[in-house]
Amino acid sequence: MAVTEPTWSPASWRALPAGQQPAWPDAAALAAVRERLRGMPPLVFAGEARKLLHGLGEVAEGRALLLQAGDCVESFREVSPIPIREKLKVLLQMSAVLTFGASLPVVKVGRVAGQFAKPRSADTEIVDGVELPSFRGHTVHSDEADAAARVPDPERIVQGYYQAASTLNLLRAYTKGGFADITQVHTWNKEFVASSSAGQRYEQLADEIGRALAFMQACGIDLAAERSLHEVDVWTSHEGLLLDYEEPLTRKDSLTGDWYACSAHMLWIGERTRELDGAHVEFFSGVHNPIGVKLGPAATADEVVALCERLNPRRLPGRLTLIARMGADRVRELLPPLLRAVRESGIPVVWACDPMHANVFRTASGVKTRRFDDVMREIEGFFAAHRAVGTWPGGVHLEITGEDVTECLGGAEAVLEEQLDHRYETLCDPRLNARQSLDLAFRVAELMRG
Ligand SMILES: O=C[C@H](O)[C@H](O)COP(=O)(O)O
Ligand SMILES: C=C(OP(=O)(O)O)C(=O)O
Ligand SMILES: [Mn+2]
Repeated sequence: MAVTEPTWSPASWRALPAGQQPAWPDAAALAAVRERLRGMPPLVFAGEARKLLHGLGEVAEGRALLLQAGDCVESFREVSPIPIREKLKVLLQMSAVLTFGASLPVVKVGRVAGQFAKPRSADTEIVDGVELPSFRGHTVHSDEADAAARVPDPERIVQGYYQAASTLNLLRAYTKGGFADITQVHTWNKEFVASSSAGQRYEQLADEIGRALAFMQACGIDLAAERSLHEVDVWTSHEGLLLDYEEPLTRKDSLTGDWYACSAHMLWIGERTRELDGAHVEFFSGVHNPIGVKLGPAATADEVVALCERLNPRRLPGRLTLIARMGADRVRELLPPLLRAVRESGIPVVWACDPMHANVFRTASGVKTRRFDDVMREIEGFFAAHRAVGTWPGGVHLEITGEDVTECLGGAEAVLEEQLDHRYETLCDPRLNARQSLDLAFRVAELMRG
């Protein structure tokens, strides 16, 4: 696994500059929160992280796909089971479609149970004409448009831990308790196909999935009894941004003696905090989870190879996922040199496409949005780049919700600009709604088959 420097410890990042950390007003209160978290149970276990590592290793080697998706940022207000269930439902539906389209297993990872902290482009934002500290997520402060409510409060880190624990508990119950049954998931997909003009386009593909299930049954496979058809693994992930949350939840595995970040199965380093000599790269070089790094349009081949060497020196397939977010217009030009350089380094990685973060714009009235068509165009460009270089397009990383929100424009049942304010609920970036997410999954399945 990652060669842990002799000088590495869960706290060694403290000697280095850490970008995008909140200006906590009270260092003693923050230290007390760290101390409390150190005494709390881990949210995930090392053995689970190793199982995910194995799954991602299959993706790195071209034998599986990665579907990583969820909110831009989770909300402390979302405590009811319904939005979590709906999010999981759409993830399972997308995964069924992709599994069939690619004829490959899909490794399912939610941006969930800990995706609470945000890096921001600017320290302040204008809300209703008033300049306020930018919203950085509910583990930092409230989203209320009020200067006092935006003061970082470390007590919220503890609240984030409890909410992550309760979300994870629900996910474990749903994924192991029958909700993920493939026949059920296929029924939902048929409902999507039958109930909307967006879905009708995919009738043939959905019928083929139905026939494949009927074929399996005819061959004697009892769909209801076969465990792999009604129990699934959905792993958790978030951006490992708040190192004061990650450090105390980092624990030494009793079996191997290796350190694991036990706040989630997989964590990623954001585009804004991936400096080679920065605190985040230092911290993640020493934990043994599968990790990701976002790569924006400014990433150079040398930088990317250096990140691979630093974060995956033992060259373990599945350890490192590179999440490219280049923009629909530039992905075909910017990605191939990176793909070639990483291949030449000999370091195995999963390449995933985040078609969301470089395709954001504000409408004339100032609403932050993305076009479904740009999202699809970036995914097509990502596949084309891999085809041109001969590398494996490992998967997609998306911002989605199971709710019928109106945050991204377009999709087959188009959300129009004048409809954005009908249900614009995200606390940070615009998410694909359930229909747009399924529409995307069917299109990606068509791409894979093509
Ligand atoms: O989710 C990602 C970032 O936090 C977000 O895209 C930054 O948005 P901003 O440019 O509005 O700060
Ligand atoms: C902050 C995010 O992305 P990036 O680091 O790529 O901007 C995100 O995934 O929400
Ligand atoms: Mn985002």
